[in-house]
Amino acid sequence: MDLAIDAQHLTREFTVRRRGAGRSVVRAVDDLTLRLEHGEAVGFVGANGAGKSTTIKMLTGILTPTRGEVAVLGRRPVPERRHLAREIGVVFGQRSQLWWDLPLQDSFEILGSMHRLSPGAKAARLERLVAGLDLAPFLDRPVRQLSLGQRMRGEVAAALLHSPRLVVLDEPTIGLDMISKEGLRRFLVEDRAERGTTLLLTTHDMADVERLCERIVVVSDGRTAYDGTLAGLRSSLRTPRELVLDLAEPRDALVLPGGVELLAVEAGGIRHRVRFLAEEHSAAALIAAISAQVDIADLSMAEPAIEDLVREIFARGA
Ligand SMILES: Nc1ncnc2c1ncn2[C@@H]1O[C@H](COP(=O)(O)OP(=O)(O)OP(=O)(O)O)[C@@H](O)[C@H]1O
Repeated sequence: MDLAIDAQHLTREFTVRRRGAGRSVVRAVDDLTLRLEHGEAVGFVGANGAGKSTTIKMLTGILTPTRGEVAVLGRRPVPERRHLAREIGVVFGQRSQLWWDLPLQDSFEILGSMHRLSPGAKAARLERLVAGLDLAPFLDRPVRQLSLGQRMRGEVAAALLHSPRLVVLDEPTIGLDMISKEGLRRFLVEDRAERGTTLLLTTHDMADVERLCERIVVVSDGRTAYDGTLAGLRSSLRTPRELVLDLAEPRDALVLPGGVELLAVEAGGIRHRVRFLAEEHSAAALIAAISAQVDIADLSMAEPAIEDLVREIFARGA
């Protein structure tokens, strides 16, 4: 079958020298199989050190696998890296492909020439990217003067300038405020809908996965721990949500619906922390039940972090 990404039994080991302890081998990716059809959008998530970046480096031809087979858009990433670069767009959140001392616009000109885009094609694509990512206010500014959110939008534009068929984004929203995140997500959804690109995205933010991806692959210790829909992951895990309530007046105890667990009463009865399962209670009904008893001054809710979901997968031995 013709796949956008076809990685089978990928393994990558690093030899590390430990002072006084000789050499040891770290297996960053361990027999990982990852297959994406053309046009699919997949969130590739996992805890720190799970092996996501190493996998992406193997897919994009930066690292050679120790073992396993990999084809990306039908090409072998390392020997055919130059060819592949014309068809894929990559953003590594921590690294830049822009020229720091030049105005943002100049980076696009250089990249356009590197990709041998015709002046007409470059102008049309840039117009779309500038409008979609709202780049106009800072196109003339040197990249080093841009805020993180502005730079990241510039990075995404740089990666998408040559209209790649496959887009690989490593932590594209890290450190961005909510408005920048939403703007970036909206554009990525639109661009994908227009061009039918394949998307592989690593992130620590579940909202990125929810907005951008139909499928989620969870990696843990270099191996696939889950591969399916995000809804399927959440419902199969029954992860608890935590609600923190600050009351207008102190109370020793609240009457909680069955199955809702009291975690703590703090600040002399003002702050109450409770835990519940999303499958058993809706947050709205729970808040309504509590506000029928007391005045709530403030509240916040914590969703399970990706790290918690990953831990849960292993706790149940999946
Ligand atoms: N060049 C290297 N030399 C030695 N060990 C490495 C090297 N690169 C990665 N590792 C190790 O491989 C493991 C996987 O790292 P990787 O960067 O792929 O994880 P990650 O899932 O991308 O993590 P993060 O979310 O923190 O970016 C880690 O234990 C890391 O320390």
